[in-house]
Amino acid sequence: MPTLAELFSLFGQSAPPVEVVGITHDSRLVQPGFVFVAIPGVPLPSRQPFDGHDYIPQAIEKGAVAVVGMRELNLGVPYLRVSDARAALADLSAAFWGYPAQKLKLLGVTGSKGKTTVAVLLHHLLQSAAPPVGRLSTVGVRIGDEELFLPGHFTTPEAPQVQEMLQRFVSAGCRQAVLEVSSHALALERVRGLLYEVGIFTNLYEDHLDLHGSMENYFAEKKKLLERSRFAIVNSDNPWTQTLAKRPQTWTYGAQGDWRLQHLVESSGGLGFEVISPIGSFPVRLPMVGRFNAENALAALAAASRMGLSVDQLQAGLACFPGVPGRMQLLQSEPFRVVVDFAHTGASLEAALQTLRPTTRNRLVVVIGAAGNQDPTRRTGIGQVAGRLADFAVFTEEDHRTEPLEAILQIMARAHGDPRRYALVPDRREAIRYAVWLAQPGDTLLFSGKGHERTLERGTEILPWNEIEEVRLALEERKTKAEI
Ligand SMILES: CC(=O)N[C@H]1[C@@H](OP(=O)(O)OP(=O)(O)OC[C@H]2O[C@@H](n3ccc(=O)[nH]c3=O)[C@H](O)[C@@H]2O)O[C@H](CO)[C@@H](O)[C@@H]1O[C@H](C)C(=O)N[C@@H](C)C(=O)N[C@H](CCC(=O)O)C(=O)O
Repeated sequence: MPTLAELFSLFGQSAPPVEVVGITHDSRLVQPGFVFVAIPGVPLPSRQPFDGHDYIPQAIEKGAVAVVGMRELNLGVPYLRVSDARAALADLSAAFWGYPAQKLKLLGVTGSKGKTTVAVLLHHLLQSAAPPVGRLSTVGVRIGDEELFLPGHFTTPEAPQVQEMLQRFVSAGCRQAVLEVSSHALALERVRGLLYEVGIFTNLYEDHLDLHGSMENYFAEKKKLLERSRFAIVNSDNPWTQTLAKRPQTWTYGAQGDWRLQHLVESSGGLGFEVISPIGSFPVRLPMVGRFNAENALAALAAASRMGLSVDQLQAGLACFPGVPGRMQLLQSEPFRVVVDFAHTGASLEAALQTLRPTTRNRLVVVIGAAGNQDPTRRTGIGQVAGRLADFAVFTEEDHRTEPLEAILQIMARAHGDPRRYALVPDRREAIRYAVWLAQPGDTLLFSGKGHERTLERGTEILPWNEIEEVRLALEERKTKAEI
């Protein structure tokens, strides 16, 4: 572990050679021996930011050995004044963890849509060919086959966590790591100092304008990923990303791209298509739901090929892809299809049901709830969409928190409108079993809303939850009982 003297010397400041045991920007996480970096929060229309400088006394009380900040201050512990505290947080974190990125080939994925799928798929391809490979993404951290969930719901966490994870990848023997990089991460210096072997930019759509102010600023932040990449892979179909196609050291993917596809066939078991690429043409099978995933697969294939994977390795890796945790994740396709998804609004449920309908041979059944202490119009939206697009709906709990569950279920039921085609099963575990026992050959069961989340908020309790595990258990139970 570096000393305070070593860390402060990066900024040309002397300090005593005391041992530093951690770096954080959050006073609540300070432990004895930590350096606390005080950051002024980002003002957003929706929230009043905090200012880390207000929490310096708390950090010192908890044992911080030094403080970094942006104001002129006189403290009882060594203090480093910097002009950009977020940049300093990233630089200090990288130094504290021994610059782990230098020992890894990084592959960064950014874009408004599809980046989680591309990152998870790319990690799977690389991991199948040359394990272990690290992954940092919205759906959790992967160190080879080991899964880790960080606190908070970040796509890309703050710099201390990013650097710590990179160090864990290195310690576990990884030589490559896939990072899902959000525009927040690029704008707020969470990934400062990282250089990528390959950078993928999937597309740009209107989003996060509260932080970025304009599409031009949003694009400029995302583009930074490619500026820090030796090789770029960009979508040729999106109006924003296609402007980057002419860069040197770039492959495009999409309808007119260097990587494109033809003869796409979608069945209940997934997708099949032919890839046309600079490394040749070859057929692939991908056990994923949704035609749009063929395009995500092209991006991942291009990046994996750039890292040296052969056509055989690409085909084999794609064919055994277990899916993105909790995102249209296909758990089985026969005798009835089972899909777990995160859709928890009327609009996202509509998209999920429309995606599943064409490949559903029999009934389309959805199990879904609506959260409490949140926008109540969601309940109506979900109920209406389920009534219109599913053959049968099981309405159940979904983080109702302190609101009465029965009232939420009644609103969804009323919005649905046809009591012959829905059931109310308040306990989510029971609702899952109910649907599994209801299923007939050719049906599709969609378990929607929880996806990869690991908690279920019931009243004031926060229970551990794993939707995929629960659904698998129910399937197992039905299979065992059917065999008896
Ligand atoms: C806009 C944005 O990204 N904000 C992030 C930013 O907030 P902020 O700078 O305004 O910080 P703040 O909460 O006002 O606090 C200021 C400072 O005081 C500190 N503090 C605060 C309270 C306290 O008791 N003690 C203390 O030390 C905080 O740790 C922080 O360092 O820094 C905070 C501390 O790291 C983050 O928690 C916060 O993420 C917020 C919660 C968030 O929701 N971010 C999401 C939107 C996000 O980052 N999303 C992206 C993109 C997702 C996507 O692709 O769609 C992601 O990568 O996940």
